Amino acid sequence: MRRGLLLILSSPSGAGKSTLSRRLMEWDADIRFSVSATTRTPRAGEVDGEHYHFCTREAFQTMIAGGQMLEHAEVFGNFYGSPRAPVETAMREGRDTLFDVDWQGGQQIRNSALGRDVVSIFILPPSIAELERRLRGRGQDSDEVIRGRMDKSRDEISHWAEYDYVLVNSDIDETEEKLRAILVAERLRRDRQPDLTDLVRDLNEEFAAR
Ligand SMILES: Nc1ncnc2c1ncn2[C@@H]1O[C@H](COP(=O)(O)OP(=O)(O)OP(=O)(O)O)[C@@H](O)[C@H]1O
Ligand SMILES: Nc1nc2c(ncn2[C@@H]2O[C@H](COP(=O)(O)O)[C@@H](O)[C@H]2O)c(=O)[nH]1
Repeated sequence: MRRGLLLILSSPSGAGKSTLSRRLMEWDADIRFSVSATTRTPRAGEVDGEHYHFCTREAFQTMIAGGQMLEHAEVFGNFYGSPRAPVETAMREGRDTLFDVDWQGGQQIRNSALGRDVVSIFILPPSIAELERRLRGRGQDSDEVIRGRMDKSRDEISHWAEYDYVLVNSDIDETEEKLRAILVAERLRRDRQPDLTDLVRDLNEEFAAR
């Protein structure tokens, strides 16, 4: 039975993870997005259950205590975590799951029992000035929040080498194309294994019968 891949996207805030996730899922509707739980307040236009499961700190702690989180971390003063159950369901169904998580989440998923199915991708901005332009251009966060996120970007970027792939998101169309290519290649690698095992067994049986 085919197992689903766990595709992890990380980057400093504003480098383009959400944009790329949306595009990748438009390209392949079979990919499941891991909807995180968060204690942050919703931005304009964000829908509960679609972009995030918005919850209180108490509800978040209860989920952690109940073992319901595959990973969790404090990011920019709020808690974020990936619910475990939908990921396990998708894997059983052979569907790939896409995570938009920070480096702490990436590390925890990689080190979990599901780690062998992880494909991790780090997105770099072409420059720090462009990163700030994107955060400001998004028009969703206050000046203070943007400054906090810019301050943290150096720390997030310092984890780039822990990832399987690193993409510089200069042109969004080109980055999306590379992301698709990674997914196509990684799916081939996953799907190849059982076929080869069967083929080699057949070859050995053929040798034995000669
Ligand atoms: N290659 C690109 N060129 C120009 N603008 C881009 C590019 N990629 C993304 N953007 C824009 O940059 C802004 C930030 O992108 P996005 O929200 O996808 O970042 P993010 O990494 O998901 O941020 P966060 O971690 O805060 O959720 C958005 O307005 C998006 O349209
Ligand atoms: N470790 C986790 N990090 C997460 C999760 N969901 C989102 N994130 C990261 O938080 C920041 C901020 O996100 P924003 O929506 O407030 O801009 C960003 O780096 C996300 O990747 C999660 O479940 N776990």
